[in-house]
Amino acid sequence: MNGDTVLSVRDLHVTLPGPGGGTVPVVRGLSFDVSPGETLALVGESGAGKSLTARAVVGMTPHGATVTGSVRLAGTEVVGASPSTMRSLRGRRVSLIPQDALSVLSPVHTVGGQLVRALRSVRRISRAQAWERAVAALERVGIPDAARRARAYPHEFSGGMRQRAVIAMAMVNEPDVVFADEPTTALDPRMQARVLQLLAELRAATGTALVLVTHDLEVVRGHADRVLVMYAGRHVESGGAREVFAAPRAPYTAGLLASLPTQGSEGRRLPSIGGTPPSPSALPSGCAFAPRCPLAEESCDTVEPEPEPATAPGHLVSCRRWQDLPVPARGLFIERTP
Ligand SMILES: Nc1ncnc2c1ncn2[C@@H]1O[C@H](COP(=O)(O)OP(=O)(O)OP(=O)(O)O)[C@@H](O)[C@H]1O
Repeated sequence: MNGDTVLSVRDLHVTLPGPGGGTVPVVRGLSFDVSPGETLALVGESGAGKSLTARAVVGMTPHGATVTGSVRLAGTEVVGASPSTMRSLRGRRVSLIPQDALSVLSPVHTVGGQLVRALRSVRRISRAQAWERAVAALERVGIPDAARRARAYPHEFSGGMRQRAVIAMAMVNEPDVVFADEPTTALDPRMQARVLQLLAELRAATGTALVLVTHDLEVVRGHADRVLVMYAGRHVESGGAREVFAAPRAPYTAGLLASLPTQGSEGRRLPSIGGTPPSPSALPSGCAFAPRCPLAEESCDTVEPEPEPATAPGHLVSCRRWQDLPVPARGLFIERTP
């Protein structure tokens, strides 16, 4: 790790076993860095490989998955690390709030007891000290009457409180980086806003970096410092959230943004990207987005683009035609809406 990076991912590939003994590439040569205390949003449609990227970083890929490339977490290489190395990194250096967040909580132990166990798995502290910290962690996520509630079982919590308890579990050891995989999908809009606000507050209080994994660009608007857009397991575009939102350079990002509601769009049909992402087992040759891309030219069908610097510092785009993308690009997608 160098001073301004807590996580460094280079040329990450994840493949899963496919039918008939073959393999299916689901993450394909992804590279990115996470700086201390920043919020990075990992964005893309369902199946883009976002969750498997998060799982590769925490060493929790599904059985049979192959991970290659490099994932350096606080100076330690994760790819190929032993289970004991991964146990020592999880919780202390990195943690994951998974998509099925509530499965994190065991139904047979009290919430406080589970936090105590998480705390004592990474540091030598007495049970009493750990209990104190567990109660403080519940207070920090806004659980009222935390000292009493710590003695309750998850089923005695409301849905919203369980969600908060899961966040407390992920944050209790103040890891360098927390991956929150679709932390708001199952929540109503009011709750979504509260959870994002809570994650932002905890990040500010602890200095933990946050990677928000989401298919919903609306969720990241106003919550992310940087954005990394993925498509079919690959990098599409990354950079400062403000720059990417204001002037996306990849047609795919522009299409995602065009489909977001804006002021004055009420009651009007929003543009959308036609078609659906390819299955990882049947990827087209060349750029995987080309079959849906209004700007694609012949060479896009044969050459897979690599990230290259775009206009703003730190802004990378993987598209051979990024310089030809009109500004604004909404019109490209309105025309294609059937
Ligand atoms: N355990 C698994 N077994 C087989 N295939 C899987 C498994 N997990 C993910 N996949 C496949 O890998 C690809 C990438 O999945 P991943 O969950 O990383 O996508 P995602 O971008 O997070 O989308 P979503 O938001 O739908 O989870 C998808 O095609 C998915 O079907």
